[in-house]
Amino acid sequence: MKSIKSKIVLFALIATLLPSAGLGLLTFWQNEALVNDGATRELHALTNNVSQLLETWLNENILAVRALAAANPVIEGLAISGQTKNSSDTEQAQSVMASYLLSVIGKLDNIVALAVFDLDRQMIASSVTMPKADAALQDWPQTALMSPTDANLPVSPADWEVYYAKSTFNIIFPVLSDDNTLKGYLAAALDSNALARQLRETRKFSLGEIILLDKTGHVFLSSAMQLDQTAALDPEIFSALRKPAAGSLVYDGLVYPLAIGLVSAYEKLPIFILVERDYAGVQIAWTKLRNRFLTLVVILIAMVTAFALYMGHAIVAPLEKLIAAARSIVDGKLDVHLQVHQRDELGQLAAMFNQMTDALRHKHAVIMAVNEDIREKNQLLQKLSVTDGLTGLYNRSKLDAILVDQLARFKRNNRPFCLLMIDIDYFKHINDELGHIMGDKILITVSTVLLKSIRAIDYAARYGGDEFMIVLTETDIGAAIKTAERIRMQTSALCREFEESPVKITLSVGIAQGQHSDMIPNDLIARADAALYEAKKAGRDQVQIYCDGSALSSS
Ligand SMILES: Nc1nc2c(ncn2[C@@H]2O[C@H](COP(=O)(O)OP(=O)(O)OP(=O)(O)O)[C@@H](O)[C@H]2O)c(=O)[nH]1
Repeated sequence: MKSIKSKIVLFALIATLLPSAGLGLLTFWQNEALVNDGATRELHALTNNVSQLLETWLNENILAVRALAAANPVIEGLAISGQTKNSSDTEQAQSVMASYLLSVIGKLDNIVALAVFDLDRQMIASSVTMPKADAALQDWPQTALMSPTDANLPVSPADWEVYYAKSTFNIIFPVLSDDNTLKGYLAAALDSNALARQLRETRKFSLGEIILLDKTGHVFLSSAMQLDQTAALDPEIFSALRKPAAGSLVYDGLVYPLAIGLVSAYEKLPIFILVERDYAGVQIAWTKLRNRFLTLVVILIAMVTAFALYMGHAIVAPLEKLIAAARSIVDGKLDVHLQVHQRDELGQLAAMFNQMTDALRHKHAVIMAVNEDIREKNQLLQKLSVTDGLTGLYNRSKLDAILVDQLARFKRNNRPFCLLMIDIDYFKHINDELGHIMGDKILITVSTVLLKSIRAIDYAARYGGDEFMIVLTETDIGAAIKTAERIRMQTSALCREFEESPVKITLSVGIAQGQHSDMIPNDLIARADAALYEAKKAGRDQVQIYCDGSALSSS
């Protein structure tokens, strides 16, 4: 059986858990989305910053290279190389250009190599002995060479330059004479490490790593030192991140095991800016919030459980007392009283229970008194039903029952018993002489003599009028005669007690012994009566016994 207390606790837990869990889930989902949105916004801002940084850096270098392309040593060197076929002049001019290039390259931190190309796209001067810029020159768009603009930067795609052991950008500018005639080209290989340093500086003030990828998804530059050019983004992830509406995605990152990142294409070059953050870090805020919420829920559940237990106890404890009190009443113990401490319904119930118990106790006392009265009256009735009203001896019907019982016992165990039939001599005369009241007194006195003369196992009864019967159990005829004689003698002595009205009281007694042939009490009574008759006939004041069909004198 589930107790009320456990039901209250269960209800309280459900009532707490359901809304908490529902609100918690809702909040988690919302917060997860908010946290992801916030991270995405930050990543967007970072890509914008990187994009601007990239553009600024490129513009600075483009300006520097453009200035070199307009420098006189370059223009004149190309003019001489183009006009004269004299090899010594050409060599001298190229040597001057090379010296010039060497002199300026020392002042330009971001430039690894400078080279001058003629109109046939043959390199004629270089700051290094084996420049690589010529390779890129072949693929360079003609429009870029002719009219470099902001929208069409004269920059080659970023590339890892084995020769310089660096990743480089190649910038190529047309060299024009004063009259705007194309004389050749000036190429510069930009050291992207300088850009990488700036990326790392930017990284210090942001939460995400900055990675520049080429169009195949390979790492070109990165703010993370541990990433080298062998690293590449998974093609599927790269493809997904490049989709226009992709926004941020969570994926197996290049820098972090699980990263949230987004890709932004740099419009003016075939490179992609990838920014990624540690997703675990992004989730810390969300995890903190979740843990705080769970702690709150646990505290709430503990408090609600404690309160529910208290409530349950407050309800169940009085009920248990009521049950115990009711059980006492069921067991018949009515002296119970409940202490009423509460003013609520349970307090009212306890007070009414006390009232009910008081009423029950009172009624029980009344019933017990009535029962006692009835019991006493029953006892009296029972006594009256078996006794004679005047003498207090057993009456005739009780005598019948006694004789039936004695006959049965005699037939069972063969132990003798005797019946004495006693009659007061000339009682009519006594009545007439002394009056009925005195006659009654004599009847009572004789009864007292009879009772005093017999044992506790014997019975004395008034048979009617002045006739009495005595049943002597476990007694043979001889002992019965002795008892009868003793009774007769004691009664004879009573005349002294009536000195005011002296009267001689004598008794005639007939005795019969129980026999196996006796079927009913009257069989035995008849024999005692016959013996009594003989005692009367023989002169009264004597004892006669019935023996073998005739009465005999006891003497
Ligand atoms: N005082 C009184 N007398 C009673 C009572 N019952 C019967 N009697 C009287 O007892 C008398 C019995 O008389 P009997 O037994 O017939 O005759 P007796 O005078 O005793 O003569 P014997 O028996 O032959 O000696 C009657 O007069 C009855 O009225 C009683 O309860 N009280």
